[in-house]
Amino acid sequence: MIQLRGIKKIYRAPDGGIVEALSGIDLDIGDGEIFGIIGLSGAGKSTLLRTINRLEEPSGGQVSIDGQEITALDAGGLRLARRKIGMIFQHFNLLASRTVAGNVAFPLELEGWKPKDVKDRVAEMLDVVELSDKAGSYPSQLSGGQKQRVAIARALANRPHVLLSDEATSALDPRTTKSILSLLAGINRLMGLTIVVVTHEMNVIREICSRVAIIESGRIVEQGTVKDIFLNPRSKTAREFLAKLPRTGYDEGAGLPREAGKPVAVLAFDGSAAEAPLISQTIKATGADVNILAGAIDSLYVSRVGTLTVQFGGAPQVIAAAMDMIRAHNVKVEVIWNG
Ligand SMILES: Nc1ncnc2c1ncn2[C@@H]1O[C@H](COP(=O)(O)OP(=O)(O)OP(=O)(O)O)[C@@H](O)[C@H]1O
Repeated sequence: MIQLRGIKKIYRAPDGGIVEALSGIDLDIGDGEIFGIIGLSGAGKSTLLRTINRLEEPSGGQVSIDGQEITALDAGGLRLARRKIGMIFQHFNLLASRTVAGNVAFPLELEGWKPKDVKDRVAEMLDVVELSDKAGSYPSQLSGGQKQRVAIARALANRPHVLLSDEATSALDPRTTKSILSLLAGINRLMGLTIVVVTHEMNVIREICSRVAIIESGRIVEQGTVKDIFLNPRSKTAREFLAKLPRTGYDEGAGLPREAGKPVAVLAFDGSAAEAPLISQTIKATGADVNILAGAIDSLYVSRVGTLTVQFGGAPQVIAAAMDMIRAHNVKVEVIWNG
């Protein structure tokens, strides 16, 4: 379990001014969880992530991992604690002068592993990331996705309990991003590793996270299960991120038909309701017109959620009855236009 309490970070600018990058962050991340931290550029995501292993020294607050207070450790204690915390970065941070195998071996050599154990563990890790055939290649001979696989193998070589991922897929194309995310999800299942993912892309959260915190100007403005955030985003930032996904339903009415007496609503439902032929039942039972304008089903890491944007037609009491019937099936009805 990772616990952050009242984490603050103040940077001092060269001109003497100060930047409050983190303004008191409280967060609990469970064992074996893939937890996402999402925010716009400059929100403080990377700073927050880097306080967990004290790559960035917090100006205030406490970080604990498995009951050990990381923020109370001296340099020697911190060095030991960091063995249990792997990290991967946007630009991979591989050693150009070392081969793939040499990169994965590096942290083990630093820890004084025996050469034979290093060799075995490197072979095992390259197998996990499916790069056994590249053991003798140099980073410059690899694609971005392959470089990130090497970085993952290196980060996990000495069996950490926690993996911190700082925009690890931001430099990769969508297909490679998917393959790296599915590798991380597989490793999470295989090794029970806790993964903390910093990203500015909601699709990363959708693909692998079970819970997410949304950070804005150094504060958490919303957190919850990914399913909750998809079904019921409360903060403006969450809504903006959802609107950027290649899906519809949270566009706040832009470009939708605006006809008097025909309200437009977004229906948000979870996996079970998504299976029911609710719309046709509602039309039959109430006599309302329900015109589907757009729809999307999101497959989340742990479940599925969907949204439908619909236009209602009919007498006002008929429309009200149709909305009530839909709500009675645990579907959220958010009217986004009513004129
Ligand atoms: N070393 C530093 N010195 C001064 N200010 C800094 C430093 N590092 C970060 N900041 C400032 O702290 C704030 C948070 O930065 P941070 O890099 O954590 O944001 P971020 O959400 O990760 O953004 P991005 O997605 O662009 O990396 C920003 O205002 C940034 O300019």
